[in-house]
Amino acid sequence: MAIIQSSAYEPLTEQKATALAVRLGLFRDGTPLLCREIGDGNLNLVFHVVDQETKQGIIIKQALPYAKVVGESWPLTLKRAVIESNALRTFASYVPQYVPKVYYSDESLAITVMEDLSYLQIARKGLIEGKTYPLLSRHIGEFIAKTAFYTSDFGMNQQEKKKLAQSFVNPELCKITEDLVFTDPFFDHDSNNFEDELHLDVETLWNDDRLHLEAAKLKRKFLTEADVLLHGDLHTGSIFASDDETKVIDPEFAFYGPIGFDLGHFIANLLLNALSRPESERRPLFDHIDRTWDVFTSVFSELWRTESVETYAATPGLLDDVLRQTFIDAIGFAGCEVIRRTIGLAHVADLDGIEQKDERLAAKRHALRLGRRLIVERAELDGTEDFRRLFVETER
Ligand SMILES: Nc1ncnc2c1ncn2[C@@H]1O[C@H](COP(=O)(O)OP(=O)(O)O)[C@@H](O)[C@H]1O
Ligand SMILES: CSC[C@H]1O[C@H](OP(=O)(O)O)[C@H](O)[C@@H]1O
Repeated sequence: MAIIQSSAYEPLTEQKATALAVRLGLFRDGTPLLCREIGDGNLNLVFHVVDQETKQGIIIKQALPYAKVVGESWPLTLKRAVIESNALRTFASYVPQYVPKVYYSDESLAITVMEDLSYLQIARKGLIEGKTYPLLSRHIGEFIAKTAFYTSDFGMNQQEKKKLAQSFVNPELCKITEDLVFTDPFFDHDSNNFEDELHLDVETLWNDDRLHLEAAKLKRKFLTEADVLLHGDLHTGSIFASDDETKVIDPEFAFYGPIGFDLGHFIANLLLNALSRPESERRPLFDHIDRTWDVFTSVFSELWRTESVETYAATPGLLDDVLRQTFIDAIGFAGCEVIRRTIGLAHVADLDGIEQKDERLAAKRHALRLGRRLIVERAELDGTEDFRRLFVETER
């Protein structure tokens, strides 16, 4: 690959992204290239550059110095691009099959050049279309188990872990989650966004002291527990999938946090999809929740038993305690994600895309009841079958 001088930051255009791809030597000389900006996320630019003859492509993702969804009034660190490329590389060292290859990154331009995954589909889109992705939960359960174990004090040298954690200190992106997931939706805050018809339901949440206490405990965990390297925003819009393959993208929120967080986020987004479906079509989502947890626990337990670097790993009862606490936390984090995707700043197409207003409002009220119970009753759930029970009990 060609070595290029790193340049001062400027937002790329389609033309400049093409020129960069050529300078990087990622395409044959003189080949006709087509570039389109395809970013549909909340934060960044994403350029798809394709060789018109071979149809081979690459992706150039660039951070903007602000949050795209809001505009320049919300400045945001460009460092998130470095976090993202480093997280993809770190994950690739444990689970290369589940992340795009990173070809190049440049801190000053805030870019990550990576494998083009457009032969797959964003899982959220596919799930909304009714696809089931039979291997999705097996793959994500393994992705979370391996990345969590190998970046923890049980899976790597404990001094190296502290250095790795330092390199993933990500205060600005964590603050977004602290505000948008754990705080604003539970108070009357300007960033919230919901239909007028939901006002009474939302006010009930804002006045719920028990819910506030439990959400506060979960936020405290997120703020204080530097347990494992997390993706930090593992929703179904950050996953490309097909029937055989799964790839996780967009880890710009990566940081060292509580082990149950990615699990909770993923489970929440399966629940959000289930909330948008008629009863007869929900089963694949609950099966995915069961399998995510089963695969996570079996892979994580096997690694703990066979590869742990910590003397206490063999202490009877410790692994069970870690798994139980992880389960409880994941349920609580899932509840926060379900609530914030319903009434907070950043919504999901699963719920917002329900065309009939009455059905959409009913699904959102259901989401609020379900999210609340996941948070306040999380320690009482015995296993993943309880997700089904709570889902049914909160339907009306
Ligand atoms: N490696 C990739 N291959 C193909 N398309 C991609 C790739 N990465 C991102 N995209 C496209 O760009 C969109 C936004 O990417 P994402 O990383 O989620 O951005 P943001 O950080 O702004 O949320 C994705 O939904 C997908 O359509
Ligand atoms: C202003 S950021 C809102 C929201 O967007 C992020 O998601 P994504 O980058 O996948 O679009 C993240 O979930 C933030 O909470």
